[in-house]
Amino acid sequence: MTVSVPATSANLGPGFDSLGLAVDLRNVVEFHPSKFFSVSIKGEGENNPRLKGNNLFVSIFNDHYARLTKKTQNFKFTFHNQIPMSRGLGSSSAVIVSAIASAHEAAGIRVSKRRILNHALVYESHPDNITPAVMGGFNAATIEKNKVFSQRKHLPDYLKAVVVIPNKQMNTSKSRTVLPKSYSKENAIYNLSHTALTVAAFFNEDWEMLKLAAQDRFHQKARMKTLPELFAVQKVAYESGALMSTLSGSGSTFFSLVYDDDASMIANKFTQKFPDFIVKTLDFDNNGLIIER
Ligand SMILES: Nc1ncnc2c1ncn2[C@@H]1O[C@H](COP(=O)(O)OP(=O)(O)O)[C@@H](O)[C@H]1O
Ligand SMILES: N[C@@H](CCOP(=O)(O)O)C(=O)O
Repeated sequence: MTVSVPATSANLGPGFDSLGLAVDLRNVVEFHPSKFFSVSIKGEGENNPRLKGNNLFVSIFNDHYARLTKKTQNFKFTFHNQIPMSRGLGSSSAVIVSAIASAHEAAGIRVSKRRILNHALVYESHPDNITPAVMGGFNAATIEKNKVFSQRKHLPDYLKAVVVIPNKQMNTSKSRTVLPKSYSKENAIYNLSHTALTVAAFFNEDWEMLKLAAQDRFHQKARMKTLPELFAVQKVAYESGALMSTLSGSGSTFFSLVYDDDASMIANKFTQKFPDFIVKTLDFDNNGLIIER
């Protein structure tokens, strides 16, 4: 059995805890019942012995497998990880979604994506990563009565994501503690209106509107101050013609949405100006969670 989940870029500027999209960078897990439990990790985390023991995927998988089957069973897990951890590309969401989907698959229980999404909400209180991780594409999401309600837009293949990934981890839950506890009416209205315009621009495919729409007063500045080079990344992005350029999730990755014709020029600019950072040009993902039986 094989399950894969894409990386995600959440917030997208003003859409704090609500907007997110998926990119073609995936974590893949292969697993089958085995006499003995074993974990093999390739890619991100392969040199991290902690992940062999205290593994978020394994603990969530085991909880759901036991709930679904009322029994325990050893499995052999082989992880092929492409999503860097604690870099604002939704690695924790990818693991949560993958573990829940894999447990249902291992238990032989077919379940809808929507149901997997609502299970994932138990582990991650904000829906802006888990929703695109499950559904793919661009998503606007909210929570009512412990359920995710969302709308999805397919992203065209003439757009690309150029992500700049610093070698600095930013733990999401920790970085949420430095955000303001409240916002002025002016700033609340600013983010409300810019989020609405960002969503409308995505659904109307008015990509030129995104530069103005995708601006934030809730979270980006406070987080970017912990790595000031990110202000320079955003400046270079817009000077080079990016359609939008925002902190990816809680960071440290910076996400830029560009026309595919501009992607290599913009990526090269980033590589030249920020040689210590990893730069990746990615297709958008419209599939989300994939289960291969
Ligand atoms: N491939 C993985 N396997 C196991 N656990 C993972 C994996 N990727 C992420 N995690 C868990 O998620 C944590 C990172 O979560 P978080 O800080 O929210 O990062 P991100 O911004 O990537 O979502 C890691 O410290 C680890 O506990
Ligand atoms: N809305 C969340 C998004 C976190 O995304 P991640 O990829 O950093 O986990 C937040 O801004 O805290």
